[in-house]
Amino acid sequence: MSNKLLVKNAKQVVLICSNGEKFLTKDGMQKLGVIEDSSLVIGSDGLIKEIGPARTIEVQYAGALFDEVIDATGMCVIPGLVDAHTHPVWAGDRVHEFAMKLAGATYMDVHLAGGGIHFTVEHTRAAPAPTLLASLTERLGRMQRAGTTLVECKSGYGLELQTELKMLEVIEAARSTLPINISSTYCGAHAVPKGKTVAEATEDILQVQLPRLRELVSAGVLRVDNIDVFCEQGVFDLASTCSILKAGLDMGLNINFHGDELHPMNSAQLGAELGALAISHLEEVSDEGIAAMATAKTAAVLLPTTAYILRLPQPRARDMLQAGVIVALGSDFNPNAYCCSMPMVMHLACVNMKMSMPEALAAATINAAYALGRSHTHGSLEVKKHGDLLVLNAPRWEHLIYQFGGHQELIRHVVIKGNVVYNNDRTMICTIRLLNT
Ligand SMILES: N=CN[C@@H](CCC(=O)O)C(=O)O
Ligand SMILES: [Zn+2]
Repeated sequence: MSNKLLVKNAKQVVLICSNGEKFLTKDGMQKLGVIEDSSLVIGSDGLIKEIGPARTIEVQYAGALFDEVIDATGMCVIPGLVDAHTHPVWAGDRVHEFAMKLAGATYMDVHLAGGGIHFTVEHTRAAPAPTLLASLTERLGRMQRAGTTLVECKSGYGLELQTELKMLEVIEAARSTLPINISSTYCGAHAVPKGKTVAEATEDILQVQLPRLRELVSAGVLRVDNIDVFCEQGVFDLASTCSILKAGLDMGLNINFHGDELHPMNSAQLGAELGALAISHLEEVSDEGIAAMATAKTAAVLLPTTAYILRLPQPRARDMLQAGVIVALGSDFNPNAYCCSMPMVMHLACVNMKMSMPEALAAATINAAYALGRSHTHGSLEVKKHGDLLVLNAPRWEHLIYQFGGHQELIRHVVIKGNVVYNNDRTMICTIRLLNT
């Protein structure tokens, strides 16, 4: 039987790890597995079949059939990037609020004045599902061209049953039709809807939204992987966050929520206690929170675009890394932080959060996959894992982080389960142009 893909003669293949590690911490993030002058085979099932020295694979697979062959001479191969936190389903941009924030308004000034999430909720409630799917498709395409092959997608701009379900259905439609891996998150507790108290909003989630979600998931109509709450002063307090997360856990969802972003809330301690898989943001996390997350193996999904755009204190990445927390990265794509590029996120993590380039890549691959409960299948290049990878037109993989905003030129191919889903072969484009002139 024919194999799907041979990527041959790569200058570097970045494995990330090679012993089935589910995450990396501390020194493990500094020294990534990299092999030189190597090739990689993806079998007909879309899984990695072989990785090794180019010459050995050439001999071993002499005469074998491949649907496609990529000559990666002089180039690098890395795992597909994993974006562990996005809000990609919405209508109505907020470019006007960007101007307000540049003029000095804070995130909460805008939110409490009825803008921010509330503005997006109004537009998303009014938008038909096909319109939302069309914009989601365009956004996921952008992410994929920037190297993302697995992405977490949240609901959370409905804040009532009907629109939350509409968003989750749109995510489900994308998941079953588009060539990108999706982890789906119910985030009905993203804000307290206008006209409701926190207690009323919590009651609606517990008594109306989650029971219906449970029915649809049990009937196999919807797939939902994670439950999220925005645990913040003026949004959901610790007690309501706790009850919503527990209800989600009871339904079999992974806990993965927004915590300690603008104020210290003890979200990290709560997440650790509940066995959360991940907590995002953590700009205001305490020392105790960091220690609790390290012990509980709760991943910290750090979002460098948020602190950058809102001019917040940076998350304490170095303290978390030193304490042995599983640090992951996400783009936080949303109408407040319009960034689809994990290479730019890694660059910001290095410059602003003082992470090293190997730490940033581990955080955007194996550790981000761990935060989504997918690190047994994604996040590293190892035999039997999914054949999701990027071919970079650069002699060393670090160029993807170093060349800020240069990913459009550097990413030559994006491969998902052995299928080339994006091909940016400029030599080919030039040849075609020449032929047409
Ligand atoms: N902080 C809460 N949620 C988003 C922002 C969503 C929005 O402003 O629309 C975040 O992760 O940054
Ligand atoms: Zn978010």
